[in-house]
Amino acid sequence: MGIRIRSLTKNYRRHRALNRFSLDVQDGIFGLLGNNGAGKSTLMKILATLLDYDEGEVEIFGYDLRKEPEEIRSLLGYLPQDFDFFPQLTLWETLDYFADLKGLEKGRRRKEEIEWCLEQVDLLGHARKRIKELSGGMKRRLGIAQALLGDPKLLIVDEPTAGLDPNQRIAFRNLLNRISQGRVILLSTHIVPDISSTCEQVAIIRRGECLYQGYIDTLLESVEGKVWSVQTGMQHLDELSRQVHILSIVRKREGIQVTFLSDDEKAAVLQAEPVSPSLEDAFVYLDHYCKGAYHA
Ligand SMILES: Nc1ncnc2c1ncn2[C@@H]1O[C@H](COP(=O)(O)OP(=O)(O)OP(=O)(O)O)[C@@H](O)[C@H]1O
Repeated sequence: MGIRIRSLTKNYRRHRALNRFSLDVQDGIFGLLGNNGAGKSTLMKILATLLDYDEGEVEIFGYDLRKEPEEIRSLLGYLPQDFDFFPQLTLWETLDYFADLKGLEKGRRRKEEIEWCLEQVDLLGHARKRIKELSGGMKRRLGIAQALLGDPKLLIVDEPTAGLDPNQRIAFRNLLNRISQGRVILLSTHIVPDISSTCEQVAIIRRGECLYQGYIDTLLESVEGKVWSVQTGMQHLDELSRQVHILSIVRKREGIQVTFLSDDEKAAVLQAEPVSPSLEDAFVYLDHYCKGAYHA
């Protein structure tokens, strides 16, 4: 088992950020999806051994997070949400500095390892560039390179694509897929396509609780029949939005195409057609209609 979490609770003074949160992560890229403030970063910081918690049990590769944090640290790489570097340093100097922090011994092997990390993220050719000359996407890639130092078995990546343009985002997802071989990657985000294009399994978190964990396909199958689409006129939109939960509105030459969540009866009255749900639809469905944990 990669990560085993049971009944994890974390309070910030009176605010409960994680509430009896349980999760099992085995291998490959696992997505953690939740709205802003759901508790993703709190969970990531706890798993990265940077933040203590109030109650619960956490094991990473069989090591107890409270009792054996050193063992866990030696197996993990972490890319925090707000990550920056010293602007005057070159990429090489930056990784050399992180290698010091990780306790990697100076010498030929360390040099080779820095090269390997830069190569993994396609930055070896830029090793002598200064940080201040990098684009946002290159900085994120360098963030992954520092997390890869020491060849960790577990990589924790918190909101890695926020602020990237669509091309950089696609390149970043491909990078994650490339480096996922032989390690567990826990990817946290509120950007649904990041998860649907990289992960087989997902956990959906809302207000510190785990709503769903499991295969994305199973979740989508369970939401089948709840997403509908109808073509209508703009003048009917207000009335429609009072009856159903609208997911999207696309303007067409003949009017508007509205996709919404509904039960069969209402959809039949509206003469709507069923639509195959996307992960985004399933996420909205769970967020709106589920009181407790959802079993697909
Ligand atoms: N240091 C702190 N002190 C008090 N409250 C905090 C602290 N850090 C986070 N919180 C609160 O805990 C909740 C969970 O925050 P967290 O950053 O874990 O969420 P998140 O899912 O990562 O959100 P985002 O996507 O916006 O980063 C939020 O309500 C947040 O305001």
